[in-house]
Amino acid sequence: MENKISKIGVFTSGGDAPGMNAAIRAVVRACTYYDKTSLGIMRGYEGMIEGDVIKLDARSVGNILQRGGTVLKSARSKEFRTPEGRKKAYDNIKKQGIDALIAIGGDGTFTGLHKFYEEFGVPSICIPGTIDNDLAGTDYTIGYDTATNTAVEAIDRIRDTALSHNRLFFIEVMGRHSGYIAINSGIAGGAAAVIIPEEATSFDELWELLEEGGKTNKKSNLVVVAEGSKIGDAHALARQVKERSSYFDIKVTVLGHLQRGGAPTYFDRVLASHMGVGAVEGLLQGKSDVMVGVRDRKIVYNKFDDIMSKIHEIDAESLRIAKILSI
Ligand SMILES: Nc1ncnc2c1ncn2[C@@H]1O[C@H](COP(=O)(O)OP(=O)(O)O)[C@@H](O)[C@H]1O
Ligand SMILES: O=P(O)(O)OC[C@H]1O[C@](O)(COP(=O)(O)O)[C@@H](O)[C@@H]1O
Ligand SMILES: [Mg+2]
Repeated sequence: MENKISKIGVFTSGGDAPGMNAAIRAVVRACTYYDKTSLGIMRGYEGMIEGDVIKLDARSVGNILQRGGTVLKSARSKEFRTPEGRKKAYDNIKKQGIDALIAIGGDGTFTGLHKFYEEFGVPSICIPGTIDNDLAGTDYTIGYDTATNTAVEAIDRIRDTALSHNRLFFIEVMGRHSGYIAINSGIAGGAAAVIIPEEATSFDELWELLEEGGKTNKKSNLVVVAEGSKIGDAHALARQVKERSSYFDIKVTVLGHLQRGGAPTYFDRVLASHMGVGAVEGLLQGKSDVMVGVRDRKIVYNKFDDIMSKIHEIDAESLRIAKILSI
């Protein structure tokens, strides 16, 4: 693979996700394999603006494959949203001799990378790393599998106590605009109902489901609510149910950031490994302004506009299965 690129800068940005370290390792080792230099940019776009860059090589990414978080750290950078901030970042990239970028992050990170590419033409590829699984162009994003497994483990534990006290629990899982974690942890955790932003379940429908459960002698109920719910968060829904009837003994658990931490599952490690190598090979083949993805077990590259014009939809079959099994 011959190409003008010789120094690749890699960074992690936005919400950290388990498996980001495995992706960093894969990028760096693929660079070594193809005889390219790799540099790590610390704290995402913040480090790019401040010139916070470290040397990486095959050995320096040893023993990180199995660790949660990101050794390059992450940030949500306000300054990068401004043209002045991006110009500072470009000047630092030039100073470091970086001639291509690999960003590991979510939709926001890819949007920033696209702007940067349009303004300065630096060849760049995004690796989807976010627990939300909210990017089209890949079946799964890095971190989603681990986060969902963590949510399922938490739901199982809540089920034990819910059943012991005949209680109704509202369990809030992460997903800013996405119901992926909610729908699949709901199916795997046996939820009585799942509330996601993509589907217009009304409060009355939820109420009916809970009442039906009561009539058929359901002793406890678990309702999984995605953070981005359009009919209120877990606390608001619990309040509404309390206002309508004192029949239910209600508790609320917000799982929050514990879903972001922990060792990545085998699935996320393998996905990250494929995508990391795929990103380097994509750059060396001359691809740019694309996101690397894995669809039907094959590496694919999709342009920014193709990805961002689509929503990563939850398949109708998952919604149907969740409903049938919640009887
Ligand atoms: N429209 C934008 N223009 C420039 N930079 C952006 C834009 N949107 C996001 N970014 C940059 O990408 C970073 C990460 O995006 P964010 O939405 O926080 O997380 P994620 O990448 O996980 O979705 C932001 O903090 C910001 O620096
Ligand atoms: O950690 P923060 O900054 O509070 O952000 C929380 C958000 O980050 C996420 O965990 C991941 O979202 P991103 O991938 O867009 O960063 C969301 O599910 C959640 O809404
Ligand atoms: Mg995002």
